[in-house]
Amino acid sequence: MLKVLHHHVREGLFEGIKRANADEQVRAIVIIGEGKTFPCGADIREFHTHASVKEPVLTAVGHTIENSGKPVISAIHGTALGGGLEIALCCHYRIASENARIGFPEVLIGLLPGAEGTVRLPRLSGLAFAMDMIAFGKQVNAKDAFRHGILDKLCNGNILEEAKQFATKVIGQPLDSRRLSRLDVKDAANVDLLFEVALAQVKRKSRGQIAPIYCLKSVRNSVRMSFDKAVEEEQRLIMELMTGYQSTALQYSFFADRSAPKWRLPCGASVHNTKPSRIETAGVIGAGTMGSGIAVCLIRAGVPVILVEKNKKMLEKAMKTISGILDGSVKLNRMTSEQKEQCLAILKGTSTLDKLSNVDMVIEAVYENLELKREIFAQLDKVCKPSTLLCSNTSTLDIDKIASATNRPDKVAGTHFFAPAFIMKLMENVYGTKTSPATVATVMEFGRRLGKELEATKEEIKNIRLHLTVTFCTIDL
Ligand SMILES: CC(C)(COP(=O)(O)OP(=O)(O)OC[C@H]1O[C@@H](n2cnc3c(N)ncnc32)[C@H](O)[C@@H]1OP(=O)(O)O)[C@@H](O)C(=O)NCCC(=O)NCCSC(=O)CC(=O)CCCCCCCCCCCCC(=O)O
Ligand SMILES: NC(=O)C1=CN([C@@H]2O[C@H](COP(=O)(O)OP(=O)(O)OC[C@H]3O[C@@H](n4cnc5c(N)ncnc54)[C@H](O)[C@@H]3O)[C@@H](O)[C@H]2O)C=CC1
Repeated sequence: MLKVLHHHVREGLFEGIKRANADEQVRAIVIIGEGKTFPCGADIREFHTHASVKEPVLTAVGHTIENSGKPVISAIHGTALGGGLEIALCCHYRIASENARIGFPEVLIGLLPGAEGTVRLPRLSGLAFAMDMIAFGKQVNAKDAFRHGILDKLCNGNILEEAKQFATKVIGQPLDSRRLSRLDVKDAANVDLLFEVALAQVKRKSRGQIAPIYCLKSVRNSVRMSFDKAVEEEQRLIMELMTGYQSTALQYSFFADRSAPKWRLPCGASVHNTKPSRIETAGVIGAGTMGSGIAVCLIRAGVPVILVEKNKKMLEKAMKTISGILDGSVKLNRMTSEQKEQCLAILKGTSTLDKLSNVDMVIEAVYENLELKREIFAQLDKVCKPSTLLCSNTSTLDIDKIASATNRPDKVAGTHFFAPAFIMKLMENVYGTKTSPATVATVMEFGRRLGKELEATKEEIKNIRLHLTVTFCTIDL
């Protein structure tokens, strides 16, 4: 089972260290995760609940560990991430299995390692490595961590036995030099240069995101300020991030990303018992903001698209826009010029729906008008082959009302992309009362193929969902 630092785990650790310190028989303390891994961080589900701030908080646990008069050794196997690694950094020694991994993935959920991680790691690994790990959320393997001084020993046998042996060797050794809060930061003289280089990288790779910049600032503070002051500032920065829309959206996305592949409908159909059909070709109707963006997503994934737009000028404009978006990708080295040409070669523009007779799926993105959409779906029902899935990008309209304009409501679903569709990762797939499990399976699989983070939503709760997902629209990735 995955181990996270719920309140009761923090409490257990805190009480355990206190008990061990009070017990005369105990001469050294080993912290090890039961089962497959060391903790992989704070419990993200606990954030914004009382449990996240209930004592002992993670920093209090860390202080008890670091201030222990007996050597505390963390024995890491599996992954030590986030708050798990912060606990390890409070220990006097760290040993790890050769195949263990460590990291600070907080930035990926819009946060920073806010239990003193940004202030402790640079004291051990040096600034450059710490900036890289913290601002990019990179995980490193045990060998790399050992090379950078984060680990004291690599183990290839039974980690607990090796930890006990290690402990016997360090009993009685002075602990002050092992307490990171008492040490200086390595390569501190280069702080400004390292900060500027890392900041330029962050701005390029994580455009528009606040957390990576805060991560760097907090690591820089570890040099510019005393330990205590830097920690205080770290707290201020994490609270700002924690209450901001970016971290809310990224945390939502973290769970959506994991739950979507496990989708299950109330009727019992699920990803495990429903086979998706393969979408080889698609039609997109409406070449406005969304239709153009959706077409880009599809052709980038190698799906040939017929783009239907009734207004010829709009169609011409959309073709230029699409080409420009792909040029942008070439400039950013995300695709080659040849790949761009391949994408454009599988995009055809037209003004009439009858060209869609043979496509496997249609995504409609015309104005948000129920009558217009119903009219289009009724026509599509006549024009398209019986197996074609008919999907709408509607933000607010009832899928059932759109589906009832056709004789195939089982093959109608909402495929709700977010603007700009070629950047935003979220895709909300909405199923109506009559949408078949096979249709849900196919649109979910299709979204996965486009590289989207998916959400399968029932029509009735779509509007509530929208309230939750609206934050995604404002992230500039
Ligand atoms: C660990 C992984 C690498 C494992 O990967 P894998 O094996 O592929 O499994 P998954 O499918 O990813 O996960 C399995 C299962 O576990 C769930 N899960 C994973 N990690 C977490 C987690 N950290 N918390 C909760 N749940 C988790 C996952 O969702 C799956 O379950 P399912 O969804 O039911 O299927 C991989 O999972 C991974 O990389 N995990 C992320 C690890 C991570 O991000 N760790 C960092 C967490 S943040 C952290 O540690 C914080 C800190 O550094 C310190 C913060 C200080 C605290 C500040 C106090 C907060 C105060 C809040 C006040 C708010 C103010 C107000 O508004 O009131
Ligand atoms: N703009 C946004 O941020 C988002 C919009 N949506 C939804 O996506 C849909 C499209 O929105 P936008 O792209 O913003 O609209 P838009 O106004 O930019 O584009 C709509 C296009 O549809 C074309 N069109 C209208 N009737 C047509 C027909 N019968 N046949 C072919 N083309 C036709 C119009 O000429 C226009 O080019 C709407 O349902 C909207 O609610 C969903 C998510 C975000």
